[in-house]
Amino acid sequence: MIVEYIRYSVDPAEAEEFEAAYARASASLAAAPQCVDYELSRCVEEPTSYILRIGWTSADDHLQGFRGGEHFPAFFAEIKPYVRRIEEMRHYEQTAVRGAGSSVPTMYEWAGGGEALERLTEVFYTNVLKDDLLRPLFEHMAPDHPKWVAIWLGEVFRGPERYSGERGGYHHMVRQHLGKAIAEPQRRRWVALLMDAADEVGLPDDPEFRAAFTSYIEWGTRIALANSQPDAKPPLEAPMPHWDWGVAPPYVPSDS
Ligand code: HEM
Repeated sequence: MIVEYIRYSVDPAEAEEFEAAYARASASLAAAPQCVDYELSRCVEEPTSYILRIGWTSADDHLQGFRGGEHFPAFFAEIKPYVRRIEEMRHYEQTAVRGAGSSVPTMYEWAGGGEALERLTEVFYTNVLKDDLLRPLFEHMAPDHPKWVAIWLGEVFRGPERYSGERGGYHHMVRQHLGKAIAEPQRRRWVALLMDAADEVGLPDDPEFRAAFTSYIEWGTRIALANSQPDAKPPLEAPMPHWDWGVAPPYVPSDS
């Protein structure tokens, strides 16, 4: 992705109409397949200064694709009166320095940290061994298997990177599933028993947490099943997956 920054200095009398024009023009950005995202910000200290940030799939996609494409005429018709107000219009490459702050708790923190995940897997694997469908797969598992799965989950949910640091990361985990020939009814039962265990140990049951948690479990179990088939040849090296809240971050009411 390439980021285009356009800095405007608009006349105070024009500011309201400038924002309204961009609100209309944004429909063309939203419809453009070359546009990743966009955002218009107004300067607090100097409210007539604006910065428009547009993420493009590439500079060529912007300059040739968008400007030569079907959405540009409607876009340009809206913003044309403000072209003379542009002070900077350039493309920027993203560097490796980027990330998110801690304004939203990680799923690891929200779950209750490593202790909560260890309680979860202890109860879960106790029940797995009582289950006729799953017992054959797990009856020879090592005693510390529940602990390592808890540590894996912790790292996935943005907790400490312990599975990578102490156990061998993705490479070690993926090899545990090879050749196990997990069947779909076993995958389903695994998911169902994990959700029961989540209730039993009192993992947070707010809709946002459970939706994000279940989404990872659904994804992960489908991958485990696929990788476990006799003819599967999954990559043996890959980055650790990480899971965040997705479209519904936790609901934290404001104090007001
Ligand atoms: C989100 C889904 C899953 C995750 C995160 C996961 C995670 C793991 C991890 C981290 C290990 C290695 C633990 C260690 O380092 O000792 C492992 C092993 C294993 N997993 Fe999974 N797994 C998932 C789904 C499944 C499913 C659906 C099944 C079968 C129904 C399954 C069966 C096994 C078995 C049989 C082992 C080896 C156990 C042993 O003998 O020690 N896994 N899994």
